[in-house]
Amino acid sequence: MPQSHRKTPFSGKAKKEQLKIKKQSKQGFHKNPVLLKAHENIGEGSGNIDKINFQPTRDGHSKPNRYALQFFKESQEEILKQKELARHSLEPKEELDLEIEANQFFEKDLDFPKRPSWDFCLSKDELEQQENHYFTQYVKDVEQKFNWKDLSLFELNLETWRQLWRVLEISDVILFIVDIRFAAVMFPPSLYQYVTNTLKKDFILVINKIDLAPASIVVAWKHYFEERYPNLHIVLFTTVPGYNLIGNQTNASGLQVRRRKGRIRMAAEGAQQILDICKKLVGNEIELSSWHRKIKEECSLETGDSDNDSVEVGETVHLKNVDTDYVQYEKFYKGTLTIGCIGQPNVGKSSLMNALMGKKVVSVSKTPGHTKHFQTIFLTPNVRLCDCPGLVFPSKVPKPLQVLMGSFPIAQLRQPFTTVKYIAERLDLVVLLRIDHPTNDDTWSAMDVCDGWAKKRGYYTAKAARLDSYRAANSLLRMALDGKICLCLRPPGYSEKKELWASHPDIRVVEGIQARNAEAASSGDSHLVIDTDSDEEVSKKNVNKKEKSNSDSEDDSEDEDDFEVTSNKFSALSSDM
Ligand SMILES: Nc1nc2c(ncn2[C@@H]2O[C@H](COP(=O)(O)OP(=O)(O)OP(=O)(O)O)[C@@H](O)[C@H]2O)c(=O)[nH]1
Repeated sequence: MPQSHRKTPFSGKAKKEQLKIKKQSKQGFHKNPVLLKAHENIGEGSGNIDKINFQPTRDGHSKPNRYALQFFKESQEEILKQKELARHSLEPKEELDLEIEANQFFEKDLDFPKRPSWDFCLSKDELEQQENHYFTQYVKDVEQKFNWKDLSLFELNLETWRQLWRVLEISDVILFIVDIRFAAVMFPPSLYQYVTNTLKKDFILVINKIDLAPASIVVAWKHYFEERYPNLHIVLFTTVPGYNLIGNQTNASGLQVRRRKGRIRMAAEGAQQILDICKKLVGNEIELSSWHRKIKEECSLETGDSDNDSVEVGETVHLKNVDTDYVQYEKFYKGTLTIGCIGQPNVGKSSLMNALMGKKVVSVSKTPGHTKHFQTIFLTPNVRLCDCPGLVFPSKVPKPLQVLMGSFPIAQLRQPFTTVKYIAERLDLVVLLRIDHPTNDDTWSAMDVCDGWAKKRGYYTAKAARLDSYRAANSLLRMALDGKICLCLRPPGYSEKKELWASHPDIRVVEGIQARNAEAASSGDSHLVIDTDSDEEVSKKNVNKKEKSNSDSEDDSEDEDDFEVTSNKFSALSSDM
């Protein structure tokens, strides 16, 4: 045996140390000095910190967890209490309960961390120290002003905030992206104030995923933002417009399923809206004709009218990670327009960048928090996009809603049942999923819904062959995240003005982008799109897979770039609740 393969004897102390490291890496636990420093100063009531997506560290040099998400976590006692509540009968809510006013979640005193002032006289270490100190103080202040239990889970990793600071600093225009289903809940007014008043930069709000909402709700949200935030430029967007889909297909259960066809195409209408706004903002200072030609070319490809005047700008893709060093902001640096894409996790920032490019340039995932480090891409030689990691801003958004928004990864939830309860009290899951009561009772609890779904899908635990409620709950939550089960919040007063929004002139614009007609949007075919397979086929498949399943595990295979979308998922909402 070669010398290098021979085992060297271990001292008891070294062995102990090795076991400790092994245990930590198994638990996915690694201490972040910045956060722990802040956390040491936080009182007892704040509980521990959940470190999300942590990777084991193998050597002392690399820092795989530098940008890992961190949140405060609930105690074991709280988890047990929540599980117990999920066994109580559901208390269905009114349609009015889906109407929300953002002020209830974003209190004036609840600001987000901002980079403390700095100058070039400070060394890099001094700057870092200053920021560590600032962030520690920030967390302490939040704790003093608010009860942690009233607060949502929010980003506690200073490194992630540094990414935001850097993107805000280098960008000329800020593109803030929200998911239409939770539009106002994802939009922190403090960021709007900071960008427009303090930084004095232009702010574009992209209301994304409008394919997931009825056109009337999209129009209502657009007007909500216009009224409250006069300096916003609003764009209605979907990265999966109708022409990117294969038309309606009906599966064996009569459910409708549509899939994205072929390669990623540019979302031309949305791209054109953003270009039009940027043109107004930059005036004569930047020449944006190459961007215009790029969109025109894509449109002519769509209509089959392509001429030989092809534009090569799409080939100038330049993707690079940028560090968070300090650079003095210079407007239109080297004649380039820099657009910073910011938003909460999972709102579709990376998809939007791909849709603007007309091809895949950044990876997209169903797992929130996928983008860890911001990247820049040249859309054209003089238009640069910056993709910032998803950021969870401090707010009072309830945790179940945060899970549905994608602010917290489902796979890392300590118990998924509270969120299922939240959905089941707002959408009739029993009807939508077409499930039977697991014990043939009349009243339903969230746990019954999960068990009903487990039975239907053939989810059983490996050891005892019991219904795997945990796996069923996770499956339901992933369907909600993807929009297959579509819970869509509405602006205040929506129900009262529903007719007005439905006949508003903007409806045509929205439907144009959605590329679907009013009939489809308002028809009563409130099927829930479950899968391309029939329920029986799925059930059979899962029974075959039974051996692999166990009660604590979940099928967490979250396929990247799975573009399955549905044609009518929101119609469940249009029925009166
Ligand atoms: N229905 C629908 N789904 C979308 C749209 N845009 C993005 N998605 C889906 O939303 C999920 C998240 O998309 P990403 O582009 O990775 O989102 P992100 O904001 O970059 O996410 P982070 O990496 O967490 O910051 C993916 O499953 C996308 O396919 C859209 O317009 N409509």
